[in-house]
Amino acid sequence: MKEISAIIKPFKLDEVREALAEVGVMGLTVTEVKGFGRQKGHTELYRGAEYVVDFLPKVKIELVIGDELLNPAVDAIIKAAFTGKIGDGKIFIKNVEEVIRIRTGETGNDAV
Ligand SMILES: Nc1ncnc2c1ncn2[C@@H]1O[C@H](COP(=O)(O)OP(=O)(O)OP(=O)(O)O)[C@@H](O)[C@H]1O
Repeated sequence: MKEISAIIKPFKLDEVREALAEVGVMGLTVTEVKGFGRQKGHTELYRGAEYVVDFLPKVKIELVIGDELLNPAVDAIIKAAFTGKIGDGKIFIKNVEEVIRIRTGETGNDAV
């Protein structure tokens, strides 16, 4: 199993969630975060305003999936979150050792 952690522009959240649901992702976690990338010190547009601040509002999406869903999920995120402007975000991928559904005790791929 893999964990995808994607930092995206907040206004892209609905589009990304829909794209992930379409490829079969059954659950995810969303957190409002702040961060910076290479554009630090440069301006970035957020809700029509130009920011020269160090930290910009972003949304972090975390999802754990079976290996077979990794490529479709990554492709869906890239397609839905892309604007072509700086600050579109980044995707991090990690291996996950175990998943347990608390209600049923199911583990592994059955639990994601
Ligand atoms: N190496 C990193 N580690 C952790 N978080 C990061 C890293 N790089 C970027 N982020 C997070 O992702 C957000 C978006 O990154 P961003 O798209 O600005 O990256 P970038 O490398 O500057 O790419 P671009 O040139 O497209 O702007 C940042 O605000 C930050 O929250």
